[in-house]
Amino acid sequence: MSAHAAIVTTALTKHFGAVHALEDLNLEVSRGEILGYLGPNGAGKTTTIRLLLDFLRPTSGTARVLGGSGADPEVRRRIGYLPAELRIDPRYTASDLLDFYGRLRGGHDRRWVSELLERFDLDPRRRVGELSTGNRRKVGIVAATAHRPELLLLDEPSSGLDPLLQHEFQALVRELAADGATVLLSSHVLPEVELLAHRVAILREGRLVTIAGVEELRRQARQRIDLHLEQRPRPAAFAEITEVVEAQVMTGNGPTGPGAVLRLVIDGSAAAVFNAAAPLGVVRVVSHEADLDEVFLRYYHPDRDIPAAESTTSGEARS
Ligand SMILES: Nc1ncnc2c1ncn2[C@@H]1O[C@H](COP(=O)(O)OP(=O)(O)OP(=O)(O)O)[C@@H](O)[C@H]1O
Repeated sequence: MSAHAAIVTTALTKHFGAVHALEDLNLEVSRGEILGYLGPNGAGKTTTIRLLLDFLRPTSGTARVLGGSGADPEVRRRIGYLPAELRIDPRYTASDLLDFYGRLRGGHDRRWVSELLERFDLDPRRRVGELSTGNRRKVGIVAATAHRPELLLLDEPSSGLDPLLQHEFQALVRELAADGATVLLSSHVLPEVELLAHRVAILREGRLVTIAGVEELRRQARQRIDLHLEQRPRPAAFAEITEVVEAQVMTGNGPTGPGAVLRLVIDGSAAAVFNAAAPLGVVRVVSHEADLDEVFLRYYHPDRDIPAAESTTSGEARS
């Protein structure tokens, strides 16, 4: 076990009667790391966070946070937690809430709190019960980060935020992590996870199905390429190549005159494709952005055929 880990779980398991919410989770998150925590509804993400905070007791296994237990008030005050649903007495104002947490945490840095309120355009005098969903979420974000926590546990943090504030939230997470905070980011907003996370863990039915760096996952993404060829290819010849998932010849001319555009989806190495294409005269290769969402979703639903994302090809490939 690394002395520098902010989260360490060992065979962490939680059953609710017959429901196996979390099964044998072994997870280690380093200090300063942002871990994207993904999975379909009911996969066990919230259960994990609640176990880390000792809001739930494990059926078996252990969870350690910041070198101690989430049950220890000294450890707890170094953690920031944003629950998926903020349950606050509607008569409270954001200011009341921040005062309350400030007292629990041994004081807040007032300048930092004012900066947060300004960045999230939040009026601290309004009662929580009068706020819109997005504004309540903002109160939750400010409350979770007002003490510059060493560990941030975020459960679907940006749901309900408008794009500008999502951007502000992302900048805040990056800043805190750059200052050494560890972040567990449970989210259904895949592009946000892609943007922020160093590594991504994916849960399915309570089990960890993969944990990998974002770059490593990107390499697992299928490649989508258009080959602009001097001679018209026979798609069947390409479809026979093991790594080719889809092969389609676009009718009409290539960009350089008569010829064709061969559109391919490749899973794995592109070497065999280039060998087969070489005799046809490759005049141009257009490669499309790797679609990481598709990789995530394949882990979510391994048995389901995930439809290819809309192609990013410009009109040039079409006739
Ligand atoms: N207090 C509870 N009592 C009984 N079952 C529970 C309880 N809390 C969670 N569960 C069950 O445990 C499983 C995991 O739930 P959890 O809330 O951790 O999933 P999640 O990954 O956070 O889902 P979502 O993305 O929908 O928020 C689900 O089947 C859920 O119904």
